[in-house]
Amino acid sequence: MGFELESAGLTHGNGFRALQRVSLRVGRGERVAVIGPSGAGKTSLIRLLGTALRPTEGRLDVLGANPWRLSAGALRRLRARIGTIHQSPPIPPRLRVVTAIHAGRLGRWPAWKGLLSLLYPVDVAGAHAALARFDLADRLFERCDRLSGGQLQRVGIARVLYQQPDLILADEPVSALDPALADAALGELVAESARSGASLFASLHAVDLALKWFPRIIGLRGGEVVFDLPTARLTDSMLHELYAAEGAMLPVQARDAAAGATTDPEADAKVIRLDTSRGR
Ligand SMILES: Nc1ncnc2c1ncn2[C@@H]1O[C@H](COP(=O)(O)OP(=O)(O)OP(=O)(O)O)[C@@H](O)[C@H]1O
Repeated sequence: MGFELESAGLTHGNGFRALQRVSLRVGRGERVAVIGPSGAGKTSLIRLLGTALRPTEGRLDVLGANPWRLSAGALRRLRARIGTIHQSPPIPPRLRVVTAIHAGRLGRWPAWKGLLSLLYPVDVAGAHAALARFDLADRLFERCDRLSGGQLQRVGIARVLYQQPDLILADEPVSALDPALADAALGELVAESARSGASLFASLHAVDLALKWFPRIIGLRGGEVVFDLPTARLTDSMLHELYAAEGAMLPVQARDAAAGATTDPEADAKVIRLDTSRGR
């Protein structure tokens, strides 16, 4: 099992109810995208699944365990099996890329190896291979603060793939990438999930990327699940309804790439249906 939520809710410290009555089950190796307008609760949901936040209502199981009933040591071991890709990777700026990649395995390595990796690159070949998947192998010994936002985001993805987690959580993982790189990076994430059997749960701003790469899509709005469907059963009107508060246009990556963007929702619907079958 990847994770299971039963009637889960999350109320933030200021009393704001970011998630309510969320029931979801994602199996081992399953690939699911969550989409929804700004403020829908996508990041809150991913933080809940990553055990950064604790549900204030309902039940959460991650990789077969209720994280909040585990001992401190067991919770640490569970977290080492979850790889979270953040929209802005929390990487100290002066760190070298190779060390940032190695940090992905800190939770799995014995303490001595983790400490050694901070002083001396212990697995250059492994870090090189992870970066090569994102065309960044030549940046291995670069300092992270010398990378562009898009390069840093790809380092964040490479770090999680290097970690080899059982559950990959990705919060807007390609938001800083241009359309071609975003597509390639999602392809790598999907390929890794297929290769390793890790479950992949990603929030995506671009609806067309979600449709292209994921066989199951969850629509979230106002902290509630509006739909949870196989991609093939999603209709354009469901998508437009989900984003109704943001206007007639669906957020799509393809629009940026397509010459002559359109303001016609029907034409946009055609754009997002383009080439959505690969990778699923
Ligand atoms: N720490 C917090 N304290 C209080 N409210 C919060 C906190 N974090 C998020 N929220 C609120 O919870 C709601 C959901 O936020 P969240 O970041 O989960 O949405 P999102 O769907 O990821 O949005 P976006 O697509 O804009 O990133 C928002 O209204 C937000 O203001």
